[in-house]
Amino acid sequence: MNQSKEQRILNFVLQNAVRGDPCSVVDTIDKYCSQKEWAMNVGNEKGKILDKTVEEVNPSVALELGTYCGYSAVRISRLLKAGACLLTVEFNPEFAAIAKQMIEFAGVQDKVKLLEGPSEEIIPQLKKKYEVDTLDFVFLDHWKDRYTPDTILLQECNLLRKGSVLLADNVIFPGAPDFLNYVRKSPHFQCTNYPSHLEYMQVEDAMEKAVFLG
Ligand SMILES: O=c1[nH]cnc2c(O)cc(-c3ccc(F)cc3)cc12
Ligand SMILES: [Mg+2]
Repeated sequence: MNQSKEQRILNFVLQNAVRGDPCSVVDTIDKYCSQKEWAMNVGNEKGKILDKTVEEVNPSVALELGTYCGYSAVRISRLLKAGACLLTVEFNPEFAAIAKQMIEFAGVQDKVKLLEGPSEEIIPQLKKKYEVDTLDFVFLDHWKDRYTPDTILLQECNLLRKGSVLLADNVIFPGAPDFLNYVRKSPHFQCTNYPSHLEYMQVEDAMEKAVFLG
């Protein structure tokens, strides 16, 4: 049975990156996906915006919606302080299996908890089952049609506190117009747009930061 693209990406990392070195894993995925096969990792250009936001927030508890192959889970967790953790949610079991191996190879498994299932089921479990109080940082990079309902769900589950930072990928391409509308119109969010480009392409994209005001 021939391999999936995600398995080919993982194999390239296992063969070419340095075990235990998150930066080399991130760079190796970018090398493969820019030269061999496009894939929906946040990439290096938008990844630098992600890095700066994570460094600004310096989260103790971070949530990622949409793990895919683990590129941004590795990218985020490499910046976390001692004792901080990233919870990352992936709906697709094949992607989750790849990401688990990617996270372990990068050596960040002690900082990352990979949760497999739909975000709408996992978010309501975060407090009781995963012992989360509130989230300092949330990276939305799953399905554009879930950005708004999941943002509402995070509020309904009291998982955001004054100053919690949401960062959403792909608000221009593929686009999340209802999410932009929702957060920009809401009195509970202060928004900032970061123009960029679609990963590995010259297509315009952007990230949106939305700070929860309480
Ligand atoms: O579905 C996506 N989830 C998260 N991130 C994505 C992402 O960064 C890019 C794309 C994407 C971009 C162009 C295209 F022609 C087809 C899909 C999808 C997702
Ligand atoms: Mg994306």
